[in-house]
Amino acid sequence: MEKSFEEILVQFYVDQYRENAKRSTGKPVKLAHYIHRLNSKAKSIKYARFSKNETVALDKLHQEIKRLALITYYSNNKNARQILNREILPQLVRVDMEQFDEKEAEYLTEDFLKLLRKEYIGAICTRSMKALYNEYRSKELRREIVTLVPARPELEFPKAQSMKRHFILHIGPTNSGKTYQALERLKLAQNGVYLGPLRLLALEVYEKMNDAGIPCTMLTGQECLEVSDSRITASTVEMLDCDKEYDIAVIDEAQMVADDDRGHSWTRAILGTLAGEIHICMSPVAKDVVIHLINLCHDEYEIREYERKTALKLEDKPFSFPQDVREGDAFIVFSKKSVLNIAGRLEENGIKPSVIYGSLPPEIRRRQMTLFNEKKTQVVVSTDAIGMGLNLPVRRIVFLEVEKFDGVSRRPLVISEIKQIAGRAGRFGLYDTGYVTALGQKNLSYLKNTLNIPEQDIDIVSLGFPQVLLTMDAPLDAIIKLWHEAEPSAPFRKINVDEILFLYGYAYKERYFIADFDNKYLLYKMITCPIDIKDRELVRQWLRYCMSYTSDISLDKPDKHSKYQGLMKYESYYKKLDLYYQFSVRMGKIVDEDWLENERDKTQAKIMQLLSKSKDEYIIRCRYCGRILPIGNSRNICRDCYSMIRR
Ligand SMILES: Nc1ncnc2c1ncn2[C@@H]1O[C@H](COP(=O)(O)OP(=O)(O)OP(=O)(O)O)[C@@H](O)[C@H]1O
Repeated sequence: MEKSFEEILVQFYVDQYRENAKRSTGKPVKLAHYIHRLNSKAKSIKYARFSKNETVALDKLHQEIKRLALITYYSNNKNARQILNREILPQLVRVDMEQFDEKEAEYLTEDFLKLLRKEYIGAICTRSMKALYNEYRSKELRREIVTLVPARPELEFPKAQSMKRHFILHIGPTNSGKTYQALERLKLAQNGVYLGPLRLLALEVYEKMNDAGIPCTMLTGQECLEVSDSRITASTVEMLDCDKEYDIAVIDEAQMVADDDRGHSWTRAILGTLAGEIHICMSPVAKDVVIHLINLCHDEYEIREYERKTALKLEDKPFSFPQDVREGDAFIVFSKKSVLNIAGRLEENGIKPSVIYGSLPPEIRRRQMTLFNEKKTQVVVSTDAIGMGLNLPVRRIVFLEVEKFDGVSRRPLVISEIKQIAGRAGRFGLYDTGYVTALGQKNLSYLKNTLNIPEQDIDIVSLGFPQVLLTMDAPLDAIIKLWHEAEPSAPFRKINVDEILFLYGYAYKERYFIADFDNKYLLYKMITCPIDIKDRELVRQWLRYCMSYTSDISLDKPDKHSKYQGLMKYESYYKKLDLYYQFSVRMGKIVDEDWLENERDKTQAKIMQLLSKSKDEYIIRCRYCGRILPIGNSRNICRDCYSMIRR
């Protein structure tokens, strides 16, 4: 009679444990009390249950049995052999098999056992079958990744490789007019594209072009403003269509190529844009790596170097708040809480501020900028969101803080960050000189010292996940992790995959309710939907969409109800509206455009209204006596109350 696979497995275990014992050297032992141990092991293993994550405990069990097997074979006692071969090892097979789900179990074949006999001799005596299977599968998948992903990233874009592209590199510091020159050229395009880092910059290009009588469409992750007979598309860099041909393309702020989270989109744009003429605007630190990428593609390039158009001067005297505040100042802090705190203090002193921070909807950032541009507000308070290419009439940049929390720890600003932000001072055409200062002597000295250090060139190019790997037969998280583990050659570095794995983890828990969880293409689209994962309400809405998007032609409208209060409530709702749009577009759902526009308008109006109200409630005060705390105080308690408590 033919043996069942389980019986074949038991035989495999018996053989492996015996062979292992034969290979070991040992002395014959007296068996009497070992029989007792064998019996009790047989009994305990019969009732043993291991959960899926108890691999260490299971490995330990294999090792214990290895010791018992050794003694058994040395004793050459029939009774002991029977307990081992007929009771203990079959039960070990059972607990091992319980670790496999249906799909994984398909890999357990005689061929797999053959491979274990050859390449993993005796390994089953120290590790569970699941551990061996995992190791084998990882090796296989790594091998498959190597065959699927071209060794050189540029080969992922065969169409661009087959073209002769001419690059014009506009290299210079902030405010030197590089984007201006590239856009002047783009105006002549019949079919051009602008690729920038922010929706606001895409909007600026869209407006500039249409104002100049050049029909231009705006396309970002959040919306599409279609203009008929468009000659130009103004986009965020992530939206680039690598299958579409253009005559002229502009890639802005290309020093972002090194960014951990978004840099791969610049890499993709440089390697994959299908255009005969490509303008790249960037800071001098990115020159070498960008030229390296162009050389990999065997394309030609020319360099145009720019100087700042206005002088930039570091003030000698540190800034004192609020007596030194002047019209045209931009105050830099690094959290929304600090922005509103400073704005509140300015208002208390009769000064009207505009505010800019990352979680404000782009339209509100724009309106806040317009208020400042039109001198309806005298100063602006911003996070480093101000740093990227936004043109504001700033006379002086005042760093109220010189440290920021970067998601992991609080650290001093690095030179490129200081330069990028400081460079905003002294807008061309309005001021001859821009000024920079900092609150307090210590911060000013830090600025002075750091600005004297030469800025390091970028030596990193960020690489994104190659979607060709979605064809592989393995769980998506395993593929992403294995791809991420393999170190690429310099200067490439793989993007951070923590956020998409975080979303995968969320989706995995609800996999039985997600219709297409096994379809890696769709799942990948879902987990790469850009959302703020710190906002748990947003993550919950995302998960609801993952579970329900197949049930109708449109997604459910986002839930207005929120546990957040005030500004945060409306900012979060705005993000939910963005998610409704982005998820719909990704998964081919119909968007209720009129409703969405109306909701966005209402939410923006509400945020504007809240921002125009007194910001007194945001001022950070001592939690005991209510006194306003000095700027930058890290505890929410004043010095007097602190010393009183300590007494
Ligand atoms: N030749 C010019 N004529 C008129 N305006 C100009 C000219 N060059 C630059 N500008 C204006 O100067 C400002 C800064 O220029 P631009 O945005 O091109 O600088 P940039 O070097 O790209 O800086 P960033 O890297 O910060 O974006 C813009 O408002 C732009 O319109």
